[in-house]
This record gives sequence, structure tokens and C-alpha cells, in this order.
Amino acid sequence: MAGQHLPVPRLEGVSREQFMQHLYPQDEKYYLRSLGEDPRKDVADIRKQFPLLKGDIKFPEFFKEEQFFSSVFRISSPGLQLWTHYDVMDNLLIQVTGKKRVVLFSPRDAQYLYLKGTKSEVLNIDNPDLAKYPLFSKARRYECSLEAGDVLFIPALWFHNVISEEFGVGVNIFWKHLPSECYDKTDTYGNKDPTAASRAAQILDRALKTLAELPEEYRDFYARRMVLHIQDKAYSKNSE
Ligand SMILES: O=C(O)CCC(=O)C(=O)O
Ligand SMILES: [Fe+2]
Repeated sequence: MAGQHLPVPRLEGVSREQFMQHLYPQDEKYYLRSLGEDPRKDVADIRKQFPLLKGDIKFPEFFKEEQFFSSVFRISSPGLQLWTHYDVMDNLLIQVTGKKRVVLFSPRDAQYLYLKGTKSEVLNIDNPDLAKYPLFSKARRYECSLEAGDVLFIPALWFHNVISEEFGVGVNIFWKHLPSECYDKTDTYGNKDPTAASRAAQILDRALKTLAELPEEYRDFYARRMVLHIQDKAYSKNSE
């Protein structure tokens, strides 16, 4: 617009570096996790959402095509950390560029991880608050470093915590290890518990409400007996 003065950024006292840092902060954290066409209904498939990359991606032949669940494009900024969580599908995590540290915990160590849903409440796994999370010190950590070209197999239910040590591009592939009908049909992220597990958890909630009808001393006694019954009937016999 002729004659009109447009606002010019005031740069007095600000170096070019400072200004650039303001526009493109180096410590900015970002994370791309690709989604399906309709994120609520469709699963991510990098071959569909990024057709230009299709030819560059060759899925390792570890499973049959009908077991395929999703393939997710992941881009992370340096320093980005993903909290400890589990997914319900088998997973190949492929590092394309950059470096990542992955810490894994066995599903058997779930009792030490202070879970809320699929996530651990212990966010700082390198310097945990042991006053708040005393059992965490019992969790055995398995650590590895992924560099460009590395592929990590993360079995279903194994907990993982990921730090991108550099800007990183990766792809992961989830596939079904159990028969298809065991999984929740509404799951788009690969992290909804198998339907039998969710149903059992609901029934347990009902059992707990029923136990609450008893006075504390009785409730405690019958709750302990139920724990023993669960251990006897449902724990795997080949522990460790
Ligand atoms: O590497 C990442 O950014 C996250 C990996 C992850 O959680 C997964 O593949 O399930
Ligand atoms: Fe994951």
C-alpha cells in the first residue's frame, strides 16, 4: 500500500544471531508422528500418506502381510524424550538418520514402573525420584543406541523410553502377533490392550467394588487370597 509504513521489527540491541534464535530456536522441541487419513479411524501407513517415499521403504519380511498393522513416520528434534510406555503390537523401529538412545524394560518389571495406563509415571529414568518411586530401582534396564541404518525389534508389551540425541528421522512398523480378532478394532495407535485384557480389567474393577462391601479387615484377607489365586492361576510358570 503506497505511502503506508509497514511495521519493521525493532532490532536495536539484538544481534542477528539472537534474532535468528528467536525465529528458529535451537532448543525448540518438536515431534512428528504420522497419522492415518482420518486420525480417529485410520491407522498410519507411511506408504499411503507419503507415497513419494514408498519406493524407498522396504519392510523387512518378519511377518505376513495380513499381520501388518501400521507404519509410522517419526521425526524428532534433538533432545526430545518420549516417556516410558508399552505398545500392544510387535514393532520394528527403523532409524533412518540421527541417533537415538532406547531404554527397554521387560513386561515382568511392570510392577516397578508406576504405570498409569500404558505409560510410566517415572519421567526421569536417569535420575529418578526414589523417595516417590522407591520400587523403580528394582527395574532392570536394557539400553541400546540406534544409528542410521539400525533396526530395533521391540516386542509387544516391552516398555521403551526413547531420547533423540540428534535430529532424527525414523519409521516404525507395528504388526499383530496374536490372531486379528484379539485386538481392539478401534485401536489406531497400536496401544489399546487386547479385548480380553480390557474385559478382565473391567471384571476386576467389579470384584473390587464387591470386596469394598466388607469391613477393612475382611476385605484385606479376601483381597490377599484373590491375589494368591491370580498368581497361581494366571502367572506364567516359566518366570525368569
Ligand atoms: O522412536 C520414537 O520416536 C518412538 C518409538 C516408539 O515409541 C515406537 O516405535 O513405538
Ligand atoms: Fe512406542
